[in-house]
Amino acid sequence: MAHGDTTGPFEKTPGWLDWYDGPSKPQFQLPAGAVDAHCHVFGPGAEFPYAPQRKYTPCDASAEQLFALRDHLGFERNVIVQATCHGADNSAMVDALRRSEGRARGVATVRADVTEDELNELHESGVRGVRFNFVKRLVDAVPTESLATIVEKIAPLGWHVVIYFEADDLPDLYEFFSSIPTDVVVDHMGRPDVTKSPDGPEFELFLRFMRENPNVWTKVTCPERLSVAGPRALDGEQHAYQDVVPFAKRVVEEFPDRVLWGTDWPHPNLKDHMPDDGLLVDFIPQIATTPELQEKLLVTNPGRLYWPEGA
Ligand SMILES: O=C(O)c1cc(C(=O)O)oc(=O)c1
Repeated sequence: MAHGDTTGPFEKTPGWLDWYDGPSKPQFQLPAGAVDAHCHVFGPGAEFPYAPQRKYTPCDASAEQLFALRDHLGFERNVIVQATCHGADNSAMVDALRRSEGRARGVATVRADVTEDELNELHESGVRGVRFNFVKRLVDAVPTESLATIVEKIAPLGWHVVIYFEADDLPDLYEFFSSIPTDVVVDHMGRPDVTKSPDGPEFELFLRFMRENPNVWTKVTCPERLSVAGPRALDGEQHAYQDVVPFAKRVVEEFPDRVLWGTDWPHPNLKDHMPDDGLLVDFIPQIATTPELQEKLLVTNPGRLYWPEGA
């Protein structure tokens, strides 16, 4: 499973867990047209160098490897989200979009001084959103004035804003997030602490945020990241990550038209284990328990956001 200590000319962060080679075939049959709406490419570093300001150096994870996983799991399309190890240099992600033959859309990271021409070029390659990251271990903070400038620039293109933050930070960010006029997509359910109750004040604030802002969507992703009690999606486990289920299931059932699902391959910065992506797909029917909910989560909703013109 280890892919070596180096990644092109770069040395991986000590303790880095590589993505899982040889994932199983999911038992859960994905509906036709299913979209993996949250995944990344890393490098390869020799071709697309990692950013000087990065907080981690991953193993390589190329577009070809991502598309092989897509086909193996039974997805038809991907949404490739710019990974923080590439900073605001979107070239690896854009290269992957161009190779996908229309089967991938992208979410970019841009700076406030991005030009209209640069945005148009990103749009033409398949980018449909920008990502704002508030997770301190991943990025240095960007002032909200700069983020507001970016929103003004991307709104005319019909793009949305993806936000990644920790549950603890939602109270401070609530007002800014609620002021964003475009669609907003929350990464990984706002990272709830699943040792707390899904009925408690922390998760209730997140649910309130979604209720009060009908333009806010969320990815019900990353049980492998959020789980504390497991069991892990390894060795054929069909009931993995039980502690995450009540959180994700509640969101899917209350907001069936505003949820997305993705693998998060190649799973940056996991510390405990690397999941078998086939078993991760088998997690889906635990949180979207009917064919109708599964169709919305995997096909209709990502289609509306990323392929509104039709597949
Ligand atoms: O929790 C993380 O470490 C993480 C990192 C990144 C990234 O570096 O872009 O993206 C994610 O979706 C999750």
